[in-house]
Amino acid sequence: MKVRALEDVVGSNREVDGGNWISRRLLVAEDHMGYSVHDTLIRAGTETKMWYKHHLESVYCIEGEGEVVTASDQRIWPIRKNTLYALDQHDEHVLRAFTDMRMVCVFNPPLQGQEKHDADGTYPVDSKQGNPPLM
Ligand SMILES: CC(=O)NCC[C@H](N)C(=O)O
Repeated sequence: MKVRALEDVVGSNREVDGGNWISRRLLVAEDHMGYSVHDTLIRAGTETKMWYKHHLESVYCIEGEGEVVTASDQRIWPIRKNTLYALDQHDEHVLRAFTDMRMVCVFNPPLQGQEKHDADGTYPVDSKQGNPPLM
């Protein structure tokens, strides 16, 4: 069994600052769980474009308030404490944070641990694991 505390990750190479967010990666690919788990802080007033073409992500908001706009239909999804959103279609989206937000993020396949977004808001595919199927 593994036990990880947030303090184990803060200040290590598993704490990644993406500018609008800071992601503390509690479980990553080398933990061999089949997914990664992150405790992610989103900075108030930011707007972040993301498009996880190679990953499925679920995001559970445990603090704060904001909204997600899905690019395909321009639908606005209010997100606040105790709300989860699942990007089950690899949905291109924008996250607007009205306050500081704290999210628990799960990625399949797992991140290696140091990834930052490219210009599309995408993380690279992990060549060792391949892509999850498009549903
Ligand atoms: C909510 C969200 O997707 N934020 C961007 C960072 C990402 N979730 C991560 O933890 O790497």
